[in-house]
Parts: sequence; C-alpha cells; structure tokens
Amino acid sequence: MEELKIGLVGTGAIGRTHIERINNTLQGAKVVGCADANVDFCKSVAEKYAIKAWESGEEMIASDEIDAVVVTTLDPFHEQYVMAAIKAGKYVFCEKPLAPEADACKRIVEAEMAAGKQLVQVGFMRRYDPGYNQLKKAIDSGKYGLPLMLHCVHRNYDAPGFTTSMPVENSMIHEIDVLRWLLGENYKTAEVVFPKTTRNAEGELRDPQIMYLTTESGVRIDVESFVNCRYGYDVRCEVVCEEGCLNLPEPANAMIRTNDSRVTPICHDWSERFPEAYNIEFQSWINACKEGRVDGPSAWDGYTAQVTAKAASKARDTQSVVEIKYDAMPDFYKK
Ligand SMILES: NC(=O)c1ccc[n+]([C@@H]2O[C@H](COP(=O)([O-])OP(=O)(O)OC[C@H]3O[C@@H](n4cnc5c(N)ncnc54)[C@H](O)[C@@H]3O)[C@@H](O)[C@H]2O)c1
Ligand SMILES: O[C@H]1[C@H](O)[C@@H](O)[C@H](O)[C@@H](O)[C@H]1O
Repeated sequence: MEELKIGLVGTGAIGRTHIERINNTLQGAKVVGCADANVDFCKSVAEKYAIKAWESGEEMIASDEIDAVVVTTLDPFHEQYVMAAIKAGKYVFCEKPLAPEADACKRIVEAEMAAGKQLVQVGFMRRYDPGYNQLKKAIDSGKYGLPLMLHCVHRNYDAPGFTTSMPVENSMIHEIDVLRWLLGENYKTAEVVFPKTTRNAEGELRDPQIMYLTTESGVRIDVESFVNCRYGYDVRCEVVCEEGCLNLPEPANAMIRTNDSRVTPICHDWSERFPEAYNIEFQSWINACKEGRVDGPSAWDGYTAQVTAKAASKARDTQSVVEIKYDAMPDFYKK
C-alpha cells in the first residue's frame, strides 16, 4: 500500500492537531476525509486541509475512499465509530478513553474478537512519551531495586464542562494506563478522596481529587488530579524504588530573567506538553497498519483501564476502598 488513506471523525481540538501532524509532519499516510456532528465546522476544517467533508461518519468509514479510521469525537460517541470501523474491517485509532463505560469497552472487545483480527488501538499516548520511556527503562534495568511507591500529579489549567466522574474517567485514566504499563502489573484496590474544593470548580464538580491505587504486588500509588489549577499543565511522576528515586523529566524550557525575577515557563496544555508522544504514537500506528498489525495499546487495554476507572469511581462515590476484579485476558490479546 502506498499512502494510507485516513478518515477522521471529530474535528474538534485534538482531531485538528492529528490532521495537522498526519498531513504535514508524519510520513506514509494522509487524512483524506473528515466528519463531525457540527457539519458546518467540519466543512471549514476540510477546506483548510483540502480534504473531503462527509455528512455522516458511518458513511465515510464504510466508503472505499478510506483505508483506516481515527476517532476523536467526545467520549460517549467513540463506540459507534469504532464499531463501524470493525464492521468495515478497517484499522481504527480511537482517542482515550475507548468508551466512558466498561460495558461499551467490552462490546468493542467482543466485536473485535468476533471479527477475528485486532483492529483497534487506543490513544494512550504517554506510553510513547520519551520521559515515561526513560522511567520504564530505569525500572526494567533493576538497578534501583523494585518500585515501592509512586507519587503522581496531573493538573490542567481548566476543564470546561467537567463533572465529578471525569477527573478519574477522562483525565487520570492516563495514569491508570501508563502506570500499569510502567509497572507491568494490574491493580488490586482503588480509593478516591476529596480535598477542599476549589472555587474555580463548575457546578457540582469536586476538584481536586486524589486517587490511591495498590497493585497486585503491593506497590502504592497516589495521583493528584486538579483540573482547574489555573496556572498551566503539570504532569509529574516520581517512582520511589528500593535503592533510588526516579522522576519523570519535564520539558526543557529556557529560564528567562525578567521583571526582577527568574522564570521558567511551563506548558499550557496537552498539545504543548506531549507533542513528541503524539507524533511517535501516530507514526508507529501508521507503520503498523501498513504492515497489517496493531502493536500499540489495544481494545483490551482500553477495557482494563475503564474497569479500573469504574472501580475508582465507585470508591469515590461510596468513599470506601474498592477491590478491582478483572476478567482473564483472552488469548486473542496475548502477544
Ligand atoms: N490523548 C490526549 O491527551 C487527549 C487530549 C485531548 C482530548 N483527548 C480525547 O479526544 C477526544 C476529543 O477531545 P477534544 O478535546 O478534541 O474535544 P472537542 O470538544 O474539542 O471536540 C470533539 C468533537 O467531537 C464532535 N462530536 C461530538 N459528538 C459527535 C458525534 N456524535 N459524531 C461526530 N462528531 C461528534 C464535536 O462536534 C467536536 O467537534 C475526547 O475523547 C478526549 O478524551 C485526548
Ligand atoms: O482529554 C484531556 C486529555 O486526555 C489530556 O491529556 C488530559 O490532561 C486532560 O485531563 C483530559 O481532559
């Protein structure tokens, strides 16, 4: 296959950054068509990139003008387009979370298994971030002993429209996935506590929240989510091992002397913090599709992450510690 022809559904904030990277930075693929519930806006995006605007995502996915699909709609609408791609037998990259309900993720897993071939990759891009990869290499080297505790922070400048379930199910789901990948084990229990709520939280949103996870071997993790921190985008991860402490590197920004102070700017949002991770993630997805395989986070990883998130949500709503139960991984997903 020469160039992979991609149809993208969901021309919002991240959808547009993915069109930009695939068409102007990466190699071997082009987004040739797009669709969105907001048809007029979709047309303006299509015009900007000189690609075709479709009125229906499903029709675009079924069409033979498209080889592969990218889904970047809002979370509740991922399932319908992922299912349409599976039905059409096409590779599909779906932004995280795979779906906001564990049952919906399970339906996708079942549909993919019934199709007889892995087609789905989930957008857990932190697995491709050079910083997290440095942590993984250091842990796997064994030089510092076993990881005992992880202290993590995930702060967003703001989060319009967020409800109380979203810090876990939309935001900390990144940590749920990447820490499971980093440590190579599943979780055993979850707990979520509420510190004092910020005056910047909209409506009923409880923000910040702290999620505690324990792994099967007993590693203890705390993740602070503060989605209205009002100073920038801040992602931190410290892994405390038996004989050493590993810290996620922060992006290198020049220190500036100005106005009687020394300032080191930090990122404003995900697009500034993780551009390399998104580029590596997509280049590797494109290459794998062209070689006829999926080698990134699978539908099973998407399902497992949402099972964990739902347990954490239950823990949050009941203010108790909840034990997490996973189904056994089907052979279909074993590498
Ligand atoms: N990996 C990351 O770091 C990262 C970063 C940002 C967003 N995301 C994920 O990407 C997705 C989109 O987020 P966003 O920030 O771009 O949101 P957004 O609101 O900017 O864009 C969402 C788009 O989906 C469209 N849409 C809604 N319902 C639809 C439907 N039924 N059919 C077709 N289109 C529909 C909307 O019109 C909008 O254009 C979310 O799932 C989010 O969790 C991931
Ligand atoms: O959808 C976004 C995205 O996944 C970001 O990476 C995360 O920091 C935000 O909290 C989330 O709302």
